[in-house]
Amino acid sequence: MRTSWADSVANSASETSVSNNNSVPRPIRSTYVPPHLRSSAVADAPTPSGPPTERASFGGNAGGSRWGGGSGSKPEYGRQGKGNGYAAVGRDGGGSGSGRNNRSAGWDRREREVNPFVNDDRVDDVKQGFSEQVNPAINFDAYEDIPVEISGENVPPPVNTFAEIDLGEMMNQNIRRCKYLKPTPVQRYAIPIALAGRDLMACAQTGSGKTAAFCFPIISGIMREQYGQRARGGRTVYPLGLILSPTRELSCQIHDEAKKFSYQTGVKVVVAYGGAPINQQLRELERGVDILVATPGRLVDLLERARVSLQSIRYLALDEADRMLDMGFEPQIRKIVEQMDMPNRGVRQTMLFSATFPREIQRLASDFLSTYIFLAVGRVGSSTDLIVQRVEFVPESDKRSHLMDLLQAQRENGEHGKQALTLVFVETKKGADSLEHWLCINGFPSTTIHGDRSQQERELALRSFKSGKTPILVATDVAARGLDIPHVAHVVNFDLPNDIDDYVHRIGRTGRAGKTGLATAFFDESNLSLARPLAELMQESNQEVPPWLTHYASRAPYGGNKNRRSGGRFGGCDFRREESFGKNLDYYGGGNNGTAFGVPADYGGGYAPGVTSAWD
Ligand SMILES: Nc1ncnc2c1ncn2[C@@H]1O[C@H](COP(=O)(O)OP(=O)(O)OP(=O)(O)O)[C@@H](O)[C@H]1O
Repeated sequence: MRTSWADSVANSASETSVSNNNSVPRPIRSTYVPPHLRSSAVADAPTPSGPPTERASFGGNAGGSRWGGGSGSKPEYGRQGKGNGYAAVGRDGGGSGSGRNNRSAGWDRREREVNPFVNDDRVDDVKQGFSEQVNPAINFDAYEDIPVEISGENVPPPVNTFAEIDLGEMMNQNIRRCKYLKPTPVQRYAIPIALAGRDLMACAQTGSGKTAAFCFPIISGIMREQYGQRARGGRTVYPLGLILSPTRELSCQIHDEAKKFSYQTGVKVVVAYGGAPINQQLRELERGVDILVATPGRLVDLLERARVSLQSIRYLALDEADRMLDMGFEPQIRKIVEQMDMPNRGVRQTMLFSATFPREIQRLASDFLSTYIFLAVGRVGSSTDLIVQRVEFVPESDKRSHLMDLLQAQRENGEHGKQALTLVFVETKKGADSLEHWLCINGFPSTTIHGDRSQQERELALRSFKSGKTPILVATDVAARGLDIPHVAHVVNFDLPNDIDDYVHRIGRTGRAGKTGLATAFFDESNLSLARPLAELMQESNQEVPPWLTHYASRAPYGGNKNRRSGGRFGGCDFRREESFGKNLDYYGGGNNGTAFGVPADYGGGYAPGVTSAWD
């Protein structure tokens, strides 16, 4: 049985002191408490107890060495340097401790580290009078029956609790601070896979906790592994982990989350994104970086200025990976991953995450992966059942008055006549400004976010929306992916997107972390090509499909990205399986080659190859 890291430390501490009796005297690491941890952090820690653990079953390097300094030692995160007597976990190989990228800075950093939980948006939410408690526990019942499909070789088994995952006491404390009681289904499967050092392509529904699923293993890996000499030179920095995301706001959000998960671990997370002053970001990078969260454009800029080198990268994660490999971003991603100094696939560990993963994109993505595991929690490209979806036929000329009716009704039904947070998606930046203006003059406080606004304006708009000051946010697709805004009750697709996957991401801004949400779409003649995929998606998510939509769907040519969904059914989804069968499925086709299997999310037992897919 696996137990937590805290347990193993307690036991290994006594083992260490015993073994030291017979050997060259060494400092008893487990008794050392760094000065800044002598008060609260350590005092808060639960008393370690229980038997020593064997963590090697899915942990990359076996045994305690990953924690820096041999089996049974207390993790010496980020410590190194001359004369301190501790094993060097730092990547600078025992240098003086003053340089950048220097894990010794980790200890100092922790003294200065701002507590990310103090400025948590969710605390502000409570101040703003939103009724729910801080980060309410996820509704796990909503995920109990979710189908899970995994393909690949030697898949590590899933876990049921965070304690089984053994992320280290510091991270465990942070998980508790986040109020995560147990892992979500994607976390249960993905974290053990990633901790085993495996490459991963993971698909799980919007709002199901993918961020933690890739952040935890990266942070934990950096804490555990003994990276040798990390390159250094001039003003260039050499991060160990790189997380790429398609938008500035999403990068900031991932950065905020990662800072919480890595709080007091000595692992330093820095964000770099366009539209913000680069000098400030350079200064932050110079203070040291272990994990860099970035948008591709700004990262290319930093690489070209030789201010960042990727040659030490051990972990690469692409969030919204299908978007990142779509036409818009693919050249930049290829440049970053293939044409700069990043270690090759197989040398680095690569993880790709999204809620949608079209087959064509999977094929492209496989260029970046080495003998990877494919994981699908829920059906690939499907929306969560937690979102009630409504489609209404609204001609262009009636859209504004129809929206106003909806908002008015919502306000009347809201608590104390309060407007629930509503995200309205439109097609164009101009359209966004014009609708926002119209809403404001009609008594609906609104703001807008789109690519023509300055970064400062975008950030202000988001804050104003989150706080409820302007409870309506009119947005283009820039807000469609990844943004985790608590309390968004309603998503309105004022203009529907052309691609059904974009629709899935847009409506996924509500109904997150087990909570329910509402999504309304205005459909008109110009959306005919979306009729079929939309009707299928709704049906598949147990939504009521209006007869007129079924009618349009039966007449319409297949659209909404025909490369993705023309096969006409949801099903198994690893493109390798389809190809090994020689099937020409343009959709998320089924198939089972004996290495893939599907299981319900609460499945906790052993794995057997050849178990039939949950979809077949
Ligand atoms: N184990 C957990 N317990 C409780 N809440 C969790 C847990 N894991 C994540 N969450 C919360 O769930 C919410 C959604 O998580 P996250 O933003 O990572 O979703 P996602 O799957 O990346 O969504 P998207 O596909 O839209 O990017 C966040 O508020 C996060 O804090």
